[in-house]
Amino acid sequence: MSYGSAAVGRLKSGKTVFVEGAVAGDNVAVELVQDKKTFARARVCQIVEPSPLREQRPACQAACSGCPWRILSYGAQLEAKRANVMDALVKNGKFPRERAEQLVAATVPSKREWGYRNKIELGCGTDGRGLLSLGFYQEGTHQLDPVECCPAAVRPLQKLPRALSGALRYALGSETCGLFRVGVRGSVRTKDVEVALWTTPGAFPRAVASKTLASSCKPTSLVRVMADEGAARKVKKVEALFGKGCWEEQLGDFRFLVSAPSFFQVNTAQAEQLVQLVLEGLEVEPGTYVADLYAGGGTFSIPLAAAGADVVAVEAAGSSVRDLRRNAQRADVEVEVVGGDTARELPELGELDALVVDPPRAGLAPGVVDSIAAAGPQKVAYVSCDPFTWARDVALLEKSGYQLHSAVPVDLFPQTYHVETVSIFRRAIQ
Ligand SMILES: C[S@@+](CC[C@H](N)C(=O)[O-])C[C@H]1O[C@@H](n2cnc3c(N)ncnc32)[C@H](O)[C@@H]1O
Repeated sequence: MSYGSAAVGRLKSGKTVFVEGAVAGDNVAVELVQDKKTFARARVCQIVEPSPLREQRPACQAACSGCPWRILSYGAQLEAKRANVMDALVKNGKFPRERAEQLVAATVPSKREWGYRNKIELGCGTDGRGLLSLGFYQEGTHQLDPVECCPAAVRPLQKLPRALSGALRYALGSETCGLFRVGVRGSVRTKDVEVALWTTPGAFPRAVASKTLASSCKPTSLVRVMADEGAARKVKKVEALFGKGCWEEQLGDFRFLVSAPSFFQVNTAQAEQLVQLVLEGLEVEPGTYVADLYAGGGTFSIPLAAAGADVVAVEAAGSSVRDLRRNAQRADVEVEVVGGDTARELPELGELDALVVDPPRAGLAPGVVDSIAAAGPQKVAYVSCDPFTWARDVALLEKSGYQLHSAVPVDLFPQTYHVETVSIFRRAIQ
């Protein structure tokens, strides 16, 4: 399996071909959709001999491209994720394959193969009849696949897309009123369900939308997030329309309050595995000075502080900074929270004993590895959601005096190719 939706095969000529709709071990007849000098892309016309790893999955909407690996057995998904992490280490990190084999552990399986997502994000458009429709965007495109039900989501969210479409059509008529996205978060632990209506700033029928959605979808919180569609992450204002105005989740011993625009790990049970691996890897003791960079709402900062570490957390997004401060207060732990950019703030933190980094897909910004080496932590935990940028950073860290000690892929996203990796580095030069 590639690090993507396609399976990797060979044409009779020997050329590598990325095949949509196939799984590892299939023998398929394909139609080429792109033929380049060194590789081709194709889709399946006929399955000549199905792979023993193929699986019939519960039918969800055939058009949705959100779970491309659902036709592959779960055991094979876990192995393919480990293989992708190792490949990244070999290709981008320039590790000898033997060393990569030794360092990369088996993938930690998800407690749930379906019904695990605590969040879904639905794009908003109009259907052929000009009626408002909610759906998932096909990866990397503006093509919206209509969706009514999502078995990957936690139970309280599974049938919400259909109810939301109906309620929003009723509330907004044939207009979208600037609505471009609907975010929904649900927790089986706290029973909270939050609906976030992402709109452009300006007029919006708040009263009718809140009344309709509150009675048909019964959320514990309904908010409107105002942002420009092209720059959705630049939030202008969040308005509570109904209920609590935030969403809460229980993660380990702590309860996290999460505002609609803030990041939170999408698979709660697996996020607990990430925290466990980071705590075990860093072996903090009371008084250990730890920085948590790209800290979000405090997923790692709070358990580290509860374990006795002196924690400084750096986070760029304003809403997460506010959540983190409140979460630390509610957990009754002290965390020094710095709102700002990691690359700029890290050199100001002084000498560190240990460090956690959990950057977005792009990995560490240029200069961050040099700043890590200057701060000199003995141990570094790197939590990554992209094996290829991670492997690039591993190579940089190894050049800067850190040695990769272990790498554990953790499955937060069953039925997809996405994989999280928790890696632990030790300082090689004292
Ligand atoms: C993958 S999330 C991890 C959050 C947190 N560690 C967790 O597990 O919930 C990455 C976080 O980094 C933040 N971020 C993105 N760019 C940043 C930067 N340059 N400096 C600091 N934080 C940043 C994002 O707002 C987001 O909260």
